Amino acid sequence: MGDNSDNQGQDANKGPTVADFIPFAELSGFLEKVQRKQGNENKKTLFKSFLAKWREFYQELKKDNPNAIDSFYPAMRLILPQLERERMAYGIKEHTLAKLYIEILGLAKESTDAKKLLNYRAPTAKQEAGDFASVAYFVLRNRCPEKGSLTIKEVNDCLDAVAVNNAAKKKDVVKKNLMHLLRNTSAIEQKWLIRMIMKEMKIGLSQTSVFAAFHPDAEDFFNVTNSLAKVCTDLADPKVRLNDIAISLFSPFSPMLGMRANTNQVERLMNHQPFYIETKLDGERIQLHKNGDNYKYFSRRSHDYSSSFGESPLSGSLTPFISNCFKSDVSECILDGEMCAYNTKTNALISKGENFDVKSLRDEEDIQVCYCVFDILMLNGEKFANRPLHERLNHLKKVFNPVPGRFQIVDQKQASTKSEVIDALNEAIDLHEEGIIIKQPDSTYRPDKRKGSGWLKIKPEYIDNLMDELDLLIVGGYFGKGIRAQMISHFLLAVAVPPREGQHPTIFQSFAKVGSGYSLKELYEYNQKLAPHWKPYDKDRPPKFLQCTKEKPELYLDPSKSFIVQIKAAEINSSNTYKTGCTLRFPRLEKVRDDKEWHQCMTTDEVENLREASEGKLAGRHVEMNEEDGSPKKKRILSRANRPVAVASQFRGVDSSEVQKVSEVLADKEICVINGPPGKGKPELEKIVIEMGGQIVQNPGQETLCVIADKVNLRLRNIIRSDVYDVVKASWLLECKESKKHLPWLPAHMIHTSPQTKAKFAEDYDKYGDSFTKDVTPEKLEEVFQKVASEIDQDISSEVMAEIEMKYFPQESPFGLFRLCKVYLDSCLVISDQSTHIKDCSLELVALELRFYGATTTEEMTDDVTHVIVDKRDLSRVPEYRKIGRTKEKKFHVVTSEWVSDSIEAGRMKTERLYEAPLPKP
Ligand SMILES: Nc1ncnc2c1ncn2[C@@H]1O[C@H](COP(=O)(O)OP(=O)(O)OP(=O)(O)O)[C@@H](O)[C@H]1O
Ligand SMILES: [Mg+2]
Ligand SMILES: [Mg+2]
Repeated sequence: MGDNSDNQGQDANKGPTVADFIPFAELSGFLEKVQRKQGNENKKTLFKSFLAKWREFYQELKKDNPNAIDSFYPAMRLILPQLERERMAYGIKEHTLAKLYIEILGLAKESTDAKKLLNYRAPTAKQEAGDFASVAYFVLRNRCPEKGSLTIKEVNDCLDAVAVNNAAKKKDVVKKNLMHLLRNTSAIEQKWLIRMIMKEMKIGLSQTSVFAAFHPDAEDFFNVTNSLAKVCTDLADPKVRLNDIAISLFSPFSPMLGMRANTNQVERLMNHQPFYIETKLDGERIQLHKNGDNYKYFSRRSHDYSSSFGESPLSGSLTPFISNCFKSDVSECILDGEMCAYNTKTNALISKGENFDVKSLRDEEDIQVCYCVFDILMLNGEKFANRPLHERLNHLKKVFNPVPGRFQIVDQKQASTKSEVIDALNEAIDLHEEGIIIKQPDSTYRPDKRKGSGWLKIKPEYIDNLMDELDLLIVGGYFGKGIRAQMISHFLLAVAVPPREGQHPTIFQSFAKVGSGYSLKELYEYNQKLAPHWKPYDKDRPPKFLQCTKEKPELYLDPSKSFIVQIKAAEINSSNTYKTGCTLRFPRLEKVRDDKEWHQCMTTDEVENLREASEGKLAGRHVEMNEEDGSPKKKRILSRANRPVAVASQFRGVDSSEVQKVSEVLADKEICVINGPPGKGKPELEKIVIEMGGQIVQNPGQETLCVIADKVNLRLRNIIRSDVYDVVKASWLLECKESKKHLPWLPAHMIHTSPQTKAKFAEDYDKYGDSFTKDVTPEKLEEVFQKVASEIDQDISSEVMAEIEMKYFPQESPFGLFRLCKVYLDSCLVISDQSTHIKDCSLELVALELRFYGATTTEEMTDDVTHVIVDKRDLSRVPEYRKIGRTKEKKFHVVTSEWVSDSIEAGRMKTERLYEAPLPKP
């Protein structure tokens, strides 16, 4: 391999691989065929036969070399170069290659071929414009060796060298490596090499198809590991399925999880097929591994709790009570289920509530440990992870004889419609349960998988709350003011970018800032815990692990020194202030999750899920609530925004090739035109942009300067809501054209001002658009006054109050405790009829307290009521409230007045579920 000798040869201790022998020409030929073949299936077939040959070759190789290595990886990374993670960037653009070719081939700078290479973007009759690889092919055709001499391994080694030397900034060596590649390959090979380097293959065969042909679990596994190498080695045998690999006796696996969903999504996510509904039990996820008299229990995070629950029939809080329940023919098994607490007095499972730990429960008083099993992964050596759920459940029934209160099997209800789901969810609320789990009968067991796995978790949605608690990591801090001065009073919270399988996350994205939900005493504790670890945050040299956008902390700390907090919030909203692109509205810190480790915090994927599942809330807080099927208004907004747009030609962008550029006023500025004033429609405006040297896009992106519009339509409203782009009136563009200058935006030009531009304006104008430096005209003054007037019109809502409180008085004002609650008190014999008011009702006092601590009380059961408070001595109207609640998609809480007093005492809103009013005893 000539000048590349240091990359050559096999490692002494490794055997030969197939890639050592297969010429790169072979791979190129295959790619050429795939590109030419029409139809995805045909392309796939070609790939399969290439793969089959590779595997055959390996079998042959192994005969002579028992330690030959079987991996398709060297080829896979060249077929799917866009998924390359091991090799660093090449740092090579088309232009670099063009110059290199000109040099190697000794082309005159002015020759047609040299020009072709340098101006590869210009369209010609023969080939696709802008495709450097095919331009290069035509130039090289008659100038290269007929046949290349490199193997796949040699090409990979050489590319490695390019990447390494590029990173080391050794330009000369990079050039030498490239020369070596170019001199020893044919024109066709170079075409493919270029595409590999540019990481764009253009063969019309998707990664999904390649993965599917390679191994049924390849794509999933890649999504978990992000490693083509691992996919190729671990899944080398297409017959060995991933799920079974992960599960074996006495070694814990990450259990399968449910994806968050709402009732509207169920039918679609279950492919309109029947499904099972199970109760979401409120205990702790535990897997049991049994071999004869040896028992092991592992938590969701693979911690070993065998010593608590019992390693043998003679020890622990559970094993002694269940070991004799197994059927006689069962020697080995792995079960999956929820470890719960059971009250022997009431004969019911109890909710783990706020602070409860089954793991340390000893058989005492009326409470005992009860294992509720809902899955089986192995029985007497036979693994079931790849069997459908209904089959697993059949096996489960043959494993043990259930004992109520100790060792139970979770029941399934069969269902197929949304309304059955709603009924089940309402029932769960009545029983004070956390929610329900929906399972697809055909689903296989996917360890550690949430999305698209076939299990859904649905929790009731309450008007004032997001449907779930979020476990977020504290990554930054802010100094306090007032009585919280000297302390870190606010925290920056982050989520993890999902790490490779088996590894801890290393990158975190900022997601929200929290400043309330804790008492001064608790804050003091957090401060003590974190004090030794804070480091000042330097904006110019931010820590690598933490990705921020606008919001930056004053202090930060290493994730491993931090802890997870459980956050409850009202909404999740789009926002470019945080790296996740969204953030929480009204976040409250509920508790520190001592039971979770720093690396077990929520991930960006889960944020995405949550966003999807709670989409409805983005359309506005007080949406109509009729809702068997979601209000029609809301639906339309959402579906339009999400629909891939297939638009009539007049709405598409103008064809830029037909417009002559006349100036450079908007040189290289990217602009998105939505609509224009009458007489100057979208095409005309787009033409103007191009004439002035700008570029048009149909959807605003990162590089977009601004969005131009005249009328606010649905689409524009969505853009405005994202609060990322400046939306500028078309008049600005016309003024620019007129004056032949790139004019600055004035407040009067703006339909919507991005936070960035707002900040800029703030330096020059007051918030009504009056300039600090320029003289005002009569028209301008009128405009300014109109803005002032429209602001005064508005009442301050409790929501705005809450926002102000959260921002400025997070702790100093406990009087905002119930600020977002709209409360109806059960003080009338007939609901909402004040003429039937109960005299001297005990709830009068409660109402005063509620208002004192910020709540709004109402005399009528309106749709926006968040809480109904009842006296536990009079539960007679509870069934009626429940009935009202059942019809609503977003629920209200029906709680006893203890919720109010306990919350005030704790200085935070307590979890309502534990105070939910029971139905009256018949
Ligand atoms: N019938 C059931 N089938 C599957 N999982 C269930 C079932 N009932 C309860 N679960 C529990 O639900 C969990 C998944 O829900 P989720 O991701 O919301 O976790 P969680 O219970 O809120 O966890 P944590 O208590 O740690 O916050 C599972 O890990 C399991 O413990
Ligand atoms: Mg739980
Ligand atoms: Mg949880």
